Amino acid sequence: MQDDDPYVARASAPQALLEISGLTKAFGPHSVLKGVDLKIAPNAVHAVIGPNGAGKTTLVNVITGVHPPSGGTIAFAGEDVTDLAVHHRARRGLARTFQITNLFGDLNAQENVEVALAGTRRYRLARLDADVRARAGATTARDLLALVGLATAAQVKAEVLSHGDQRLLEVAVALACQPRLLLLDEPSAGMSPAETKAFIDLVNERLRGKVTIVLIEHDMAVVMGTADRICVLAGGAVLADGTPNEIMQNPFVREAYLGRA
Ligand SMILES: Nc1ncnc2c1ncn2[C@@H]1O[C@H](COP(=O)(O)OP(=O)(O)OP(=O)(O)O)[C@@H](O)[C@H]1O
Repeated sequence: MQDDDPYVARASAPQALLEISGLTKAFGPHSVLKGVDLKIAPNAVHAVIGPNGAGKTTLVNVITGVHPPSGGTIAFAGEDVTDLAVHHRARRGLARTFQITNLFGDLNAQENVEVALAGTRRYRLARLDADVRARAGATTARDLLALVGLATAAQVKAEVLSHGDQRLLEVAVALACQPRLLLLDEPSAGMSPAETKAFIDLVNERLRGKVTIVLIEHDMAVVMGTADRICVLAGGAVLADGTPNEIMQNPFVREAYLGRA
């Protein structure tokens, strides 16, 4: 381990919230993830970038349990979750949005969030944990819509919201699950410049410090405008992981990715 590794340098340094070790994933003979090691610190905004087909969405799918890994381990909050089902990981605080919008189109924005809250509350209340019960009751759909900037769209059907507002609604739905880690898969895809700016502000002004974020993103303005750290995935392996400055100056990254972006 290097002395400057922020995860080991100080005795008081926080443990990684998510720690991925030697993660591999093959679809038949097609090896997509080839031994990914990645640590996500609590409260970080950690971007994962890379060329098309690098394996970014597959990584999210394996982290959340949609696909079982072919090898390696995933530890979340110190617990090995490698073999847990999707809903068990979600209950531990892993939530995600999708590359393709995944809302109930004929329900309005508020109803979409209420459906997610109802599921979360039912589970939380069943656990009879006073702390969690209090938190579950504290957040309303309207609070979450206001948080993502959709207060005035509460009664609008999801299917008629603009694409950007649908992505923001997805974030509200994911937040209703009270995640500790939120994985956002290309949230700015299809957003207008104004919507993209609103998304950057949402991350920086209202989400940072409240929830740990893993951001899969192609738009470098969003990445550079929000990320504390950047992981570059290329050909299913981590090419580099560091601060935005380190990544921008890394000659291998520039050659393999940024130079052609
Ligand atoms: N369910 C699957 N079955 C077979 N191959 C798959 C499956 N899912 C992904 N792949 C393959 O894995 C590779 C990586 O895909 P993935 O979607 O993870 O890349 P990505 O980095 O997210 O790309 P993009 O930036 O274009 O979204 C691709 O070659 C893809 O065809």
